[in-house]
Amino acid sequence: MSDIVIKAENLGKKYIIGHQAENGRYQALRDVLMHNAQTLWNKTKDLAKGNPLIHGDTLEEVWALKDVSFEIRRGEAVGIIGRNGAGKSTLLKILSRITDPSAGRVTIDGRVASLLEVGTGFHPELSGRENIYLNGTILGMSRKEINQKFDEIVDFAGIEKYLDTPVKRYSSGMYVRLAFAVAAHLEPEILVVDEVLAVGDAEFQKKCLGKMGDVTKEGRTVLFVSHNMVALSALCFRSINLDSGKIIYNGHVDTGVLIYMNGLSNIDNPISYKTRSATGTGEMKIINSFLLRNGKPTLSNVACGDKVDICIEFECCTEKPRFHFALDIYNSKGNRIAYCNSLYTMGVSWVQLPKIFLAKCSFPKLPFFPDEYRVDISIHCNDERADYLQGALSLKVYEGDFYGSGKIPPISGASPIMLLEHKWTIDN
Ligand SMILES: Nc1ncnc2c1ncn2[C@@H]1O[C@H](COP(=O)(O)OP(=O)(O)OP(=O)(O)O)[C@@H](O)[C@H]1O
Repeated sequence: MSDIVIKAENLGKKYIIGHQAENGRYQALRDVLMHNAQTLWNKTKDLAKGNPLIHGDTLEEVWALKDVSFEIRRGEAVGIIGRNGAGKSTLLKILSRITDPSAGRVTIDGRVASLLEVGTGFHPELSGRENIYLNGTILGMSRKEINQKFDEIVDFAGIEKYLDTPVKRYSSGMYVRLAFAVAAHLEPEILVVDEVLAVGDAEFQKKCLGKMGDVTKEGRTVLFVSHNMVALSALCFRSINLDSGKIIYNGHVDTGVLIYMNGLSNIDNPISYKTRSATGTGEMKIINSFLLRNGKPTLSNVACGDKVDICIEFECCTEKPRFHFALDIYNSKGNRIAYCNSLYTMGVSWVQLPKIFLAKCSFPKLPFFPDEYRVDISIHCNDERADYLQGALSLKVYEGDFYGSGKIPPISGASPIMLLEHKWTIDN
């Protein structure tokens, strides 16, 4: 499977819930079947006694995941983002083989260690020491290999004094510390972590993030579910955003976080990036672009003086790229009014890249007069144009208080194009 370690194809997970779920909590299939057997027995009794049958107990299908497909490469740290009930835990449970998918399939190349809920993988009656060996053995490690890691695990978890105490006597904090230490140190090829960091204190959370970072540097893969966007963007390069069981975004983590924070269903753009092919050598490809107005996504509306970021997601399809970007901005009369080329701004080309990355061209105070503008994006790689997208974005610029003076320059017949930062003084 080359460097692809996880491949999910049209994954689906269906749960069946009874309509009369007690206390509003989920019912597993087993609960539903038991409940139904009971209901059937009661109904048979009613029938024997000549009582009328009461209908109304119905079963409902809930698709926790639907048509989920993605690939994850070796050494990638991927964040799974989504609101409560989006399907994140269900996805991790399938990847950790705790539950089977109802549809589709997943191919995994490597040993998975997962930390999904406090307690997963630990035997309550066994001591901390015994659980370390048990988990190591489950991960396919020899006793010698576990011995080599043992002190590091105990040290990381900070549980020396309680090593021989059954883990059922541990506080939840101790439990999580040990569980994380075991999962991260026993050299799994794929580490799956679900929100566990919420339980530890700030210092331990920092330690965990550092350790997960090390795990990816060693070429191993990390999948991380969290509602903590700061932690997610610090650790992960890519995010997969889920909403109602479906993937709504799969790309650079910064974009994924924006989509999540702004409750968007996606960052809309009329261009279908998925189906377009590169206009150039294709060594790099533009895969998405969007606008931020004062830090929030916008389709095209901005005002003079706003902080505007033009964000472009690229995919790198070559080894050792040397690259730079350029934006061309045209007004509604077709005049090319700005050319923003990173080679001139930075003085050098960029050279190092992950597979997917986000480039941002920031205008701290947009100096354009009200009009409609077209933005063309190009990327040059190893001295040749790799991709070019005409009309990637449009900017609809409205009047704004560019100078912060409370007065807005009027638009007249012969409007200027640009607003210049300048000063007026009087010498007496
Ligand atoms: N055992 C179950 N039986 C029935 N429905 C379930 C079960 N587990 C999950 N679901 C349903 O599947 C959907 C996805 O749940 P899941 O726990 O995967 O979401 P999540 O994104 O992890 O949420 P959270 O952030 O709250 O942990 C929810 O609508 C939930 O109602």
